Amino acid sequence: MTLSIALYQPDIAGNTGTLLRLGACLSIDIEIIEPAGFDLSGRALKRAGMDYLETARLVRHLDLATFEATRRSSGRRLVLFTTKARTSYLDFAFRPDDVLLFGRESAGVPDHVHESADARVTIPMAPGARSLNLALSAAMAAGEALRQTDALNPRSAGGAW
Ligand SMILES: C[S@@+](CC[C@H](N)C(=O)[O-])C[C@H]1O[C@@H](n2cnc3c(N)ncnc32)[C@H](O)[C@@H]1O
Repeated sequence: MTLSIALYQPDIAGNTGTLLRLGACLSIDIEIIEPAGFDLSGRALKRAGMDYLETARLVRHLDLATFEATRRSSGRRLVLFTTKARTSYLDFAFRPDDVLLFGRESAGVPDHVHESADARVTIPMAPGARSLNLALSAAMAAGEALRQTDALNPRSAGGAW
């Protein structure tokens, strides 16, 4: 099983499309916890994801309960990326099958989701900065998790391709 990026009720099609392309290129599943704030078969998503959408590894979950049931049954950890955590993602030891969860662009995740995660980590920012763009934060997170688990190395045993 490989790394997953999970998006909690994403609002902006362009961000999700960008991440579907990332997932297709780096062998990462993109899990969407619905409802999304846009049409998942719409033009904006296709514009951002381009032809990569054909090979994207999209997993759709009807709601949070369905997502959580699937994740728990597979024994994978839920690692929440949030501006409200103290632990830097650089100090966290990722596993190859972790599920990295990101909040919606407008409001992050609700408190109960924050509390139910196995771990909460942050990408340190300059003082006064509010947050990074969703797709960019997920790309930074995936880069670090793949680097730590040697999954970006085509010659390694843990390599994703
Ligand atoms: C645009 S931000 C959400 C901002 C929202 N107003 C809030 O208060 O959470 C969308 C998502 O990107 C991720 N994110 C953005 N900046 C981050 C950071 N510095 N560290 C960790 N996650 C970050 C989080 O998952 C966040 O929920």
